Amino acid sequence: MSDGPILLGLTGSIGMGKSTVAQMFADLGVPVFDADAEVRAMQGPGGSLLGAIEAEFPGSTDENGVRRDELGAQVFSDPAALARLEAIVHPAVAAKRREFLLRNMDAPVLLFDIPLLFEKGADYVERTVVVSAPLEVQRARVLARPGMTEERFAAILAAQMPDAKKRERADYVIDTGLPLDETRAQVGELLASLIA
Ligand SMILES: CC(C)(COP(=O)(O)OP(=O)(O)OC[C@H]1O[C@@H](n2cnc3c(N)ncnc32)[C@H](O)[C@@H]1O)[C@@H](O)C(=O)NCCC(=O)NCCS
Ligand SMILES: Nc1ncnc2c1ncn2[C@@H]1O[C@H](COP(=O)(O)OP(=O)(O)OP(=O)(O)O)[C@@H](O)[C@H]1O
Repeated sequence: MSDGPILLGLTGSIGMGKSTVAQMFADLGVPVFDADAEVRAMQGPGGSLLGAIEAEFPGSTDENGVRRDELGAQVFSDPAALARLEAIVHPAVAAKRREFLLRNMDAPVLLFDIPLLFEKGADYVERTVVVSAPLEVQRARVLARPGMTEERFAAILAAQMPDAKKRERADYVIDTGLPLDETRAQVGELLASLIA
């Protein structure tokens, strides 16, 4: 009997290239579970969580789904409110994750793209991958995004676990400060070593 897939968690600080590297795994045939995308779908127009969120946070949804700025303003300044939101969202994400796992039991490796992997704990992953680039590369990428300012970047960095600590905790580090094809080669090597 097979032992089932290796469950790999992918994380990294803002702008380090997590989505890009997740896509590289997907290009190599690895099924990817995108926790953020699942949450956004369930919070979007017609999403399954809108009723529960509206009941707990009146006025936080409309015909387009969750009003993200409005709800964010309510929960990010109030830990108890954030905990009430998480109590609605996290069990629903966990259910989606179980469906994903059952659908993909035949794959050798599954990748879970989890922005707050270390901050929130994700005991279902067996090994962790952190994407990391030098601070100056990260800064340049993030500040190139529309609407981003030095102040917002600093605030987001301060709220996340530092990159150095993530690297220390990781089982594997993928260097995203390199040309894309070199990073892609690292992803290929990691995958080959896992499957071997
Ligand atoms: C409150 C919401 C609607 C705000 O959405 P918005 O698009 O404005 O912000 P976004 O999701 O991009 O998050 C903004 C920043 O806050 C951080 N953040 C998001 N959720 C959390 C959380 N539960 N705890 C701590 N930080 C969080 C993100 O890492 C990011 O740095 C949304 O963040 C949400 O529903 N969060 C609770 C659900 C959750 O835990 N999601 C994480 C993936 S499972
Ligand atoms: N070697 C590399 N690896 C990854 N991304 C790279 C690399 N070189 C350049 N980039 C670029 O850096 C950007 C990284 O953005 P991406 O959305 O992948 O980051 P992210 O970590 O998922 O972001 P966030 O956590 O803020 O959502 C992309 O525009 C990507 O093309």
